Amino acid sequence: MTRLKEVRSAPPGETHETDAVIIGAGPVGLFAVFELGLLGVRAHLIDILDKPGGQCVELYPEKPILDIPAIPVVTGAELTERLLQQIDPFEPVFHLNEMADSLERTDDGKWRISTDLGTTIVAPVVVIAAGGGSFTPKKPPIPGIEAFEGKSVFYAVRQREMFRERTIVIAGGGDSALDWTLNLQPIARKLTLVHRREEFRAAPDSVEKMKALAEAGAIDFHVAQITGLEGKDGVLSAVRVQSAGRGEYAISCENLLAFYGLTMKLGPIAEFGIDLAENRIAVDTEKFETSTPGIFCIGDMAHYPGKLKLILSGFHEAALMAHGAFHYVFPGRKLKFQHTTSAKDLQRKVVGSAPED
Ligand SMILES: Cc1cc2nc3c(=O)[nH]c(=O)nc-3n(C[C@H](O)[C@H](O)[C@H](O)COP(=O)(O)OP(=O)(O)OC[C@H]3O[C@@H](n4cnc5c(N)ncnc54)[C@H](O)[C@@H]3O)c2cc1C
Repeated sequence: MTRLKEVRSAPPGETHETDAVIIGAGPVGLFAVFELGLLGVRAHLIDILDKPGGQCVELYPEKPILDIPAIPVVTGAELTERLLQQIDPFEPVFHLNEMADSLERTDDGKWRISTDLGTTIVAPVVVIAAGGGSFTPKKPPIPGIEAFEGKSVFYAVRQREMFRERTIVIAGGGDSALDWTLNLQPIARKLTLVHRREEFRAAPDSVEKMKALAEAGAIDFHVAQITGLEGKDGVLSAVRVQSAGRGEYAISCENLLAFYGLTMKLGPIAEFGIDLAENRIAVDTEKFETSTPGIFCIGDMAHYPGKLKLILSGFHEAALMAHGAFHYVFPGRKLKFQHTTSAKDLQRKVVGSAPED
Protein backbone atom coordinates (compact mmCIF):
# COMPACT_ATOMS: atom_id res chain seq x y z
CA MET A 1 0.00 0.00 0.00
CA THR A 2 1.21 3.51 -0.78
CA ARG A 3 2.35 5.34 2.33
CA LEU A 4 2.88 9.05 1.97
CA LYS A 5 4.25 11.52 4.42
CA GLU A 6 1.62 13.43 6.33
CA VAL A 7 1.18 16.86 4.76
CA ARG A 8 0.11 20.20 6.22
CA SER A 9 -3.59 20.27 5.24
CA ALA A 10 -6.14 23.01 5.66
CA PRO A 11 -9.82 22.18 6.28
CA PRO A 12 -12.23 23.01 3.43
CA GLY A 13 -14.34 26.15 3.38
CA GLU A 14 -11.73 28.61 4.69
CA THR A 15 -10.38 31.77 3.04
CA HIS A 16 -6.62 32.17 2.64
CA GLU A 17 -4.22 34.71 1.22
CA THR A 18 -0.80 33.63 -0.05
CA ASP A 19 1.79 34.34 -2.76
CA ALA A 20 1.07 31.50 -5.22
CA VAL A 21 -1.75 28.99 -5.62
CA ILE A 22 -0.67 25.80 -7.34
CA ILE A 23 -3.47 23.79 -8.94
CA GLY A 24 -2.32 20.18 -8.93
CA ALA A 25 -0.08 18.38 -6.43
CA GLY A 26 1.47 16.00 -8.94
CA PRO A 27 5.29 15.77 -9.15
CA VAL A 28 5.53 19.04 -11.05
CA GLY A 29 3.23 21.00 -8.72
CA LEU A 30 5.23 19.68 -5.77
CA PHE A 31 8.58 20.69 -7.24
CA ALA A 32 7.15 24.12 -8.04
CA VAL A 33 6.87 24.66 -4.27
CA PHE A 34 10.63 24.18 -4.05
CA GLU A 35 11.53 26.53 -6.89
CA LEU A 36 9.12 29.21 -5.65
CA GLY A 37 10.29 28.72 -2.07
CA LEU A 38 13.93 29.33 -3.05
CA LEU A 39 12.84 32.80 -4.18
CA GLY A 40 10.84 33.46 -1.02
CA VAL A 41 7.42 32.79 -2.62
CA ARG A 42 4.98 30.93 -0.34
CA ALA A 43 2.52 28.45 -1.86
CA HIS A 44 -0.75 26.64 -1.30
CA LEU A 45 -1.57 23.53 -3.36
CA ILE A 46 -5.02 22.27 -4.36
CA ASP A 47 -5.67 18.75 -5.57
CA ILE A 48 -8.85 16.84 -6.23
CA LEU A 49 -7.16 13.63 -5.09
CA ASP A 50 -6.88 12.69 -1.42
CA LYS A 51 -3.09 12.55 -1.58
CA PRO A 52 -0.24 14.31 -3.37
CA GLY A 53 1.69 12.67 -6.23
CA GLY A 54 -0.67 12.96 -9.23
CA GLN A 55 -0.19 10.26 -11.86
CA CYS A 56 2.87 8.86 -10.03
CA VAL A 57 0.76 7.84 -7.06
CA GLU A 58 -2.65 7.40 -8.65
CA LEU A 59 -1.61 5.46 -11.76
CA TYR A 60 1.75 3.81 -11.06
CA PRO A 61 2.89 3.99 -7.40
CA GLU A 62 5.02 0.86 -7.68
CA LYS A 63 6.34 1.24 -11.24
CA PRO A 64 10.07 2.01 -11.44
CA ILE A 65 10.92 5.39 -12.99
CA LEU A 66 14.37 5.36 -14.60
CA ASP A 67 14.78 8.87 -15.97
CA ILE A 68 15.06 11.11 -12.93
CA PRO A 69 18.59 12.59 -12.99
CA ALA A 70 20.96 11.06 -10.42
CA ILE A 71 18.33 8.58 -9.16
CA PRO A 72 18.85 5.41 -11.22
CA VAL A 73 15.54 3.92 -10.09
CA VAL A 74 12.66 5.20 -7.99
CA THR A 75 8.98 4.22 -7.83
CA GLY A 76 6.16 6.72 -8.32
CA ALA A 77 5.34 6.61 -4.60
CA GLU A 78 8.99 6.98 -3.55
CA LEU A 79 9.53 9.94 -5.86
CA THR A 80 6.51 11.64 -4.33
CA GLU A 81 7.77 10.90 -0.82
CA ARG A 82 11.16 12.42 -1.66
CA LEU A 83 9.57 15.50 -3.22
CA LEU A 84 7.44 16.00 -0.10
CA GLN A 85 10.58 15.77 2.02
CA GLN A 86 12.40 18.22 -0.26
CA ILE A 87 9.65 20.87 -0.12
CA ASP A 88 8.87 20.48 3.58
CA PRO A 89 11.20 23.35 4.66
CA PHE A 90 8.97 25.74 2.68
CA GLU A 91 5.87 24.69 4.67
CA PRO A 92 3.39 24.42 1.77
CA VAL A 93 -0.30 24.18 2.69
CA PHE A 94 -2.32 21.44 0.98
CA HIS A 95 -6.03 21.52 0.12
CA LEU A 96 -6.64 17.89 -0.81
CA ASN A 97 -9.91 16.35 -1.95
CA GLU A 98 -10.83 19.72 -3.46
CA MET A 99 -11.25 20.71 -7.08
CA ALA A 100 -10.21 24.19 -8.18
CA ASP A 101 -13.32 25.19 -10.08
CA SER A 102 -13.29 28.94 -10.62
CA LEU A 103 -10.87 31.77 -11.16
CA GLU A 104 -11.62 35.47 -10.92
CA ARG A 105 -9.73 38.75 -10.71
CA THR A 106 -9.89 40.65 -7.40
CA ASP A 107 -10.33 44.43 -7.29
CA ASP A 108 -6.65 44.85 -6.38
CA GLY A 109 -5.43 42.83 -9.38
CA LYS A 110 -4.82 39.49 -7.64
CA TRP A 111 -6.44 36.15 -8.41
CA ARG A 112 -9.16 34.41 -6.41
CA ILE A 113 -9.33 30.64 -6.83
CA SER A 114 -12.36 28.85 -5.39
CA THR A 115 -12.88 25.14 -4.90
CA ASP A 116 -15.92 22.90 -5.03
CA LEU A 117 -15.81 22.64 -1.22
CA GLY A 118 -15.98 26.40 -0.69
CA THR A 119 -12.30 27.15 -0.05
CA THR A 120 -11.11 30.50 -1.40
CA ILE A 121 -7.46 31.42 -1.92
CA VAL A 122 -6.28 34.84 -3.04
CA ALA A 123 -2.79 35.31 -4.51
CA PRO A 124 -0.97 37.40 -7.13
CA VAL A 125 0.19 34.21 -8.89
CA VAL A 126 -1.60 31.06 -10.02
CA VAL A 127 0.38 28.06 -11.24
CA ILE A 128 -1.60 25.47 -13.14
CA ALA A 129 0.18 22.12 -12.75
CA ALA A 130 -2.92 20.07 -13.43
CA GLY A 131 -1.34 17.32 -15.56
CA GLY A 132 -3.85 15.75 -17.89
CA GLY A 133 -6.63 17.45 -15.95
CA SER A 134 -8.82 16.22 -13.18
CA PHE A 135 -9.12 12.52 -12.61
CA THR A 136 -12.72 11.56 -13.26
CA PRO A 137 -14.08 8.23 -12.04
CA LYS A 138 -15.15 5.62 -14.56
CA LYS A 139 -18.75 4.77 -13.80
CA PRO A 140 -19.83 1.15 -13.56
CA PRO A 141 -22.38 0.12 -16.20
CA ILE A 142 -25.24 -0.41 -13.74
CA PRO A 143 -28.71 0.58 -14.99
CA GLY A 144 -30.25 3.50 -13.07
CA ILE A 145 -27.09 4.24 -11.01
CA GLU A 146 -27.42 8.01 -11.65
CA ALA A 147 -30.48 8.19 -9.37
CA PHE A 148 -28.34 7.11 -6.40
CA GLU A 149 -25.19 9.15 -7.12
CA GLY A 150 -24.16 11.65 -4.45
CA LYS A 151 -26.68 10.27 -1.97
CA SER A 152 -25.89 6.57 -1.63
CA VAL A 153 -23.42 5.84 -4.41
CA PHE A 154 -19.96 7.44 -4.46
CA TYR A 155 -16.86 7.12 -6.66
CA ALA A 156 -14.44 8.65 -4.16
CA VAL A 157 -14.30 9.09 -0.40
CA ARG A 158 -14.19 12.81 0.29
CA GLN A 159 -14.95 12.58 4.01
CA ARG A 160 -14.22 9.29 5.75
CA GLU A 161 -16.52 10.12 8.68
CA MET A 162 -19.56 10.03 6.34
CA PHE A 163 -19.24 6.26 6.38
CA ARG A 164 -19.10 5.68 10.13
CA GLU A 165 -21.63 3.03 11.22
CA ARG A 166 -22.82 2.52 7.63
CA THR A 167 -23.44 -0.73 5.79
CA ILE A 168 -21.14 -0.45 2.79
CA VAL A 169 -20.45 -2.37 -0.39
CA ILE A 170 -17.12 -1.53 -2.04
CA ALA A 171 -16.76 -2.59 -5.67
CA GLY A 172 -13.48 -2.92 -7.55
CA GLY A 173 -10.14 -4.68 -7.51
CA GLY A 174 -7.50 -1.92 -7.69
CA ASP A 175 -5.57 0.02 -5.05
CA SER A 176 -8.43 2.42 -4.28
CA ALA A 177 -10.94 -0.40 -3.62
CA LEU A 178 -8.46 -2.23 -1.40
CA ASP A 179 -7.16 0.87 0.40
CA TRP A 180 -10.70 2.01 1.26
CA THR A 181 -11.73 -1.49 2.33
CA LEU A 182 -8.90 -1.47 4.87
CA ASN A 183 -9.50 2.15 5.80
CA LEU A 184 -13.27 2.03 6.30
CA GLN A 185 -13.50 -1.42 7.88
CA PRO A 186 -12.79 -0.13 11.41
CA ILE A 187 -15.63 2.43 11.30
CA ALA A 188 -18.21 0.70 9.08
CA ARG A 189 -21.12 -1.22 10.62
CA LYS A 190 -20.66 -3.86 7.94
CA LEU A 191 -18.41 -3.85 4.90
CA THR A 192 -18.55 -6.12 1.85
CA LEU A 193 -16.00 -6.08 -0.96
CA VAL A 194 -17.28 -7.20 -4.37
CA HIS A 195 -14.83 -7.92 -7.18
CA ARG A 196 -15.52 -9.81 -10.40
CA ARG A 197 -12.54 -12.16 -10.02
CA GLU A 198 -10.19 -13.58 -7.38
CA GLU A 199 -7.14 -11.67 -8.72
CA PHE A 200 -6.51 -8.02 -7.78
CA ARG A 201 -4.59 -5.16 -9.40
CA ALA A 202 -3.58 -3.78 -6.03
CA ALA A 203 -0.48 -3.82 -3.82
CA PRO A 204 0.02 -7.42 -2.60
CA ASP A 205 0.32 -6.19 0.99
CA SER A 206 -3.20 -4.68 0.82
CA VAL A 207 -4.62 -7.84 -0.75
CA GLU A 208 -3.15 -9.97 2.04
CA LYS A 209 -4.53 -7.65 4.71
CA MET A 210 -7.99 -7.72 3.08
CA LYS A 211 -7.94 -11.52 2.90
CA ALA A 212 -6.93 -11.73 6.56
CA LEU A 213 -9.91 -9.50 7.47
CA ALA A 214 -12.24 -11.69 5.38
CA GLU A 215 -10.93 -14.87 7.03
CA ALA A 216 -11.43 -13.31 10.47
CA GLY A 217 -15.04 -12.41 9.52
CA ALA A 218 -14.37 -8.65 9.84
CA ILE A 219 -15.48 -8.09 6.23
CA ASP A 220 -17.25 -10.15 3.55
CA PHE A 221 -15.63 -10.73 0.18
CA HIS A 222 -17.75 -11.80 -2.83
CA VAL A 223 -16.40 -12.77 -6.25
CA ALA A 224 -19.32 -11.42 -8.29
CA GLN A 225 -20.42 -8.73 -10.72
CA ILE A 226 -22.85 -5.97 -9.68
CA THR A 227 -25.88 -6.07 -11.98
CA GLY A 228 -28.40 -3.75 -10.35
CA LEU A 229 -29.36 -1.51 -7.43
CA GLU A 230 -32.41 -1.66 -5.14
CA GLY A 231 -33.83 1.33 -3.31
CA LYS A 232 -36.04 4.39 -3.61
CA ASP A 233 -35.55 8.14 -4.03
CA GLY A 234 -31.78 7.77 -4.20
CA VAL A 235 -31.65 5.79 -0.96
CA LEU A 236 -29.99 2.45 -1.53
CA SER A 237 -31.20 -0.72 0.22
CA ALA A 238 -29.20 -3.39 -1.63
CA VAL A 239 -26.98 -4.17 -4.59
CA ARG A 240 -27.86 -7.11 -6.81
CA VAL A 241 -24.91 -9.24 -7.88
CA GLN A 242 -24.33 -12.17 -10.18
CA SER A 243 -21.76 -14.82 -9.35
CA ALA A 244 -20.69 -17.94 -11.24
CA GLY A 245 -21.36 -20.20 -8.24
CA ARG A 246 -24.44 -18.63 -6.58
CA GLY A 247 -26.32 -17.03 -9.48
CA GLU A 248 -28.07 -13.71 -8.80
CA TYR A 249 -28.62 -12.50 -5.24
CA ALA A 250 -28.83 -9.24 -3.25
CA ILE A 251 -26.43 -7.79 -0.68
CA SER A 252 -28.10 -5.32 1.73
CA CYS A 253 -26.31 -2.00 2.03
CA GLU A 254 -26.78 1.72 2.51
CA ASN A 255 -23.80 2.83 0.41
CA LEU A 256 -22.04 1.63 -2.67
CA LEU A 257 -18.48 2.85 -3.23
CA ALA A 258 -17.48 1.95 -6.77
CA PHE A 259 -13.78 2.15 -7.70
CA TYR A 260 -13.59 1.19 -11.37
CA GLY A 261 -10.60 3.34 -12.28
CA LEU A 262 -10.16 6.93 -13.40
CA THR A 263 -9.97 8.86 -16.64
CA MET A 264 -8.48 12.33 -16.98
CA LYS A 265 -10.44 15.35 -18.22
CA LEU A 266 -9.48 19.01 -18.52
CA GLY A 267 -12.40 19.84 -16.21
CA PRO A 268 -13.19 23.35 -14.94
CA ILE A 269 -9.81 24.75 -16.01
CA ALA A 270 -11.18 24.82 -19.56
CA GLU A 271 -13.60 27.54 -18.36
CA PHE A 272 -10.92 29.78 -16.79
CA GLY A 273 -10.78 31.94 -19.93
CA ILE A 274 -7.14 31.09 -20.67
CA ASP A 275 -5.98 30.31 -24.25
CA LEU A 276 -5.97 26.59 -24.93
CA ALA A 277 -4.03 24.65 -27.56
CA GLU A 278 -4.75 21.03 -28.39
CA ASN A 279 -6.85 20.68 -25.25
CA ARG A 280 -4.02 21.92 -23.04
CA ILE A 281 -2.86 25.38 -22.01
CA ALA A 282 -0.71 27.43 -24.34
CA VAL A 283 2.38 28.92 -22.66
CA ASP A 284 5.52 30.82 -23.64
CA THR A 285 8.79 28.92 -23.26
CA GLU A 286 10.61 31.62 -21.33
CA LYS A 287 8.51 31.80 -18.17
CA PHE A 288 5.74 29.29 -18.92
CA GLU A 289 3.18 32.04 -18.53
CA THR A 290 -0.25 31.67 -20.12
CA SER A 291 -2.19 34.20 -22.18
CA THR A 292 -3.33 35.71 -18.86
CA PRO A 293 -0.67 37.66 -16.90
CA GLY A 294 0.14 36.14 -13.51
CA ILE A 295 -1.17 32.73 -14.50
CA PHE A 296 1.48 30.14 -15.31
CA CYS A 297 1.18 26.56 -16.51
CA ILE A 298 3.78 23.81 -16.15
CA GLY A 299 3.95 20.02 -16.44
CA ASP A 300 1.78 17.81 -18.64
CA MET A 301 -0.94 20.48 -18.95
CA ALA A 302 1.41 22.97 -20.64
CA HIS A 303 1.49 23.13 -24.42
CA TYR A 304 4.36 24.57 -26.45
CA PRO A 305 6.32 23.38 -29.48
CA GLY A 306 8.40 20.32 -28.67
CA LYS A 307 6.84 19.73 -25.23
CA LEU A 308 7.70 16.31 -23.75
CA LYS A 309 5.29 14.94 -21.16
CA LEU A 310 8.00 13.92 -18.72
CA ILE A 311 8.57 14.67 -15.05
CA LEU A 312 12.02 15.99 -15.94
CA SER A 313 10.56 18.58 -18.36
CA GLY A 314 8.05 19.69 -15.73
CA PHE A 315 10.85 20.27 -13.20
CA HIS A 316 12.71 22.52 -15.67
CA GLU A 317 9.49 24.44 -16.39
CA ALA A 318 8.96 24.94 -12.64
CA ALA A 319 12.37 26.63 -12.27
CA LEU A 320 11.75 29.12 -15.08
CA MET A 321 8.16 29.73 -13.99
CA ALA A 322 9.36 30.67 -10.48
CA HIS A 323 11.58 33.40 -11.91
CA GLY A 324 8.59 34.81 -13.81
CA ALA A 325 6.26 34.53 -10.80
CA PHE A 326 8.73 36.37 -8.52
CA HIS A 327 8.03 39.70 -10.24
CA TYR A 328 4.28 39.47 -9.54
CA VAL A 329 4.86 38.67 -5.87
CA PHE A 330 7.60 41.25 -5.30
CA PRO A 331 6.94 43.98 -7.90
CA GLY A 332 9.95 46.22 -8.46
CA ARG A 333 12.33 43.98 -6.53
CA LYS A 334 15.43 42.82 -8.44
CA LEU A 335 15.80 39.05 -8.66
CA LYS A 336 19.38 37.98 -8.13
CA PHE A 337 19.93 34.51 -9.55
CA GLN A 338 21.45 32.19 -6.98
CA HIS A 339 22.23 28.54 -6.54
CA THR A 340 21.02 26.65 -3.50
CA THR A 341 24.45 27.35 -1.95
CA SER A 342 23.23 30.91 -1.39
CA ALA A 343 19.93 29.80 0.19
CA LYS A 344 21.21 30.00 3.77
CA ASP A 345 17.88 29.35 5.51
CA LEU A 346 17.29 26.25 3.43
CA GLN A 347 20.80 24.99 4.14
CA ARG A 348 20.30 25.45 7.86
CA LYS A 349 17.04 23.49 7.71
CA VAL A 350 18.35 20.71 5.46
CA VAL A 351 22.01 20.26 6.43
CA GLY A 352 21.99 21.90 9.85
CA SER A 353 24.31 24.84 9.05
CA ALA A 354 25.18 27.40 6.37
CA PRO A 355 28.69 28.50 5.26
CA GLU A 356 28.89 31.63 7.46
CA ASP A 357 27.48 29.92 10.63
C1 LIG B 1 1.88 4.60 -16.69
C2 LIG B 1 2.72 5.85 -16.77
C3 LIG B 1 4.09 5.76 -16.64
C4 LIG B 1 4.89 6.91 -16.70
N1 LIG B 1 6.23 6.79 -16.55
C5 LIG B 1 7.02 7.90 -16.58
C6 LIG B 1 8.43 7.81 -16.42
O1 LIG B 1 8.99 6.73 -16.25
N2 LIG B 1 9.15 8.98 -16.45
C7 LIG B 1 8.57 10.22 -16.64
O2 LIG B 1 9.26 11.23 -16.63
N3 LIG B 1 7.22 10.32 -16.79
C8 LIG B 1 6.45 9.21 -16.78
N4 LIG B 1 5.09 9.31 -16.96
C9 LIG B 1 4.53 10.66 -17.18
C10 LIG B 1 4.47 11.42 -15.86
O3 LIG B 1 3.73 10.68 -14.90
C11 LIG B 1 3.84 12.78 -16.08
O4 LIG B 1 4.64 13.49 -17.01
C12 LIG B 1 3.77 13.55 -14.76
O5 LIG B 1 2.95 12.88 -13.83
C13 LIG B 1 3.24 14.95 -15.01
O6 LIG B 1 3.20 15.59 -13.78
P1 LIG B 1 2.18 16.78 -13.49
O7 LIG B 1 2.46 17.19 -12.07
O8 LIG B 1 2.27 17.75 -14.59
O9 LIG B 1 0.74 16.12 -13.63
P2 LIG B 1 -0.02 14.95 -12.85
O10 LIG B 1 0.92 13.94 -12.34
O11 LIG B 1 -1.09 14.51 -13.80
O12 LIG B 1 -0.69 15.69 -11.62
C14 LIG B 1 -1.69 16.68 -11.85
C15 LIG B 1 -2.56 16.79 -10.62
O13 LIG B 1 -3.47 17.86 -10.82
C16 LIG B 1 -4.71 17.54 -10.21
N5 LIG B 1 -5.76 18.36 -10.81
C17 LIG B 1 -6.11 18.47 -12.12
N6 LIG B 1 -7.11 19.36 -12.28
C18 LIG B 1 -7.38 19.84 -11.04
C19 LIG B 1 -8.32 20.79 -10.53
N7 LIG B 1 -9.17 21.46 -11.33
N8 LIG B 1 -8.36 21.00 -9.20
C20 LIG B 1 -7.52 20.33 -8.36
N9 LIG B 1 -6.61 19.43 -8.78
C21 LIG B 1 -6.55 19.20 -10.11
C22 LIG B 1 -4.85 16.05 -10.50
O14 LIG B 1 -5.73 15.45 -9.56
C23 LIG B 1 -3.40 15.55 -10.35
O15 LIG B 1 -3.13 15.08 -9.06
C24 LIG B 1 4.28 8.18 -16.91
C25 LIG B 1 2.90 8.27 -17.04
C26 LIG B 1 2.12 7.12 -16.97
C27 LIG B 1 0.62 7.24 -17.10
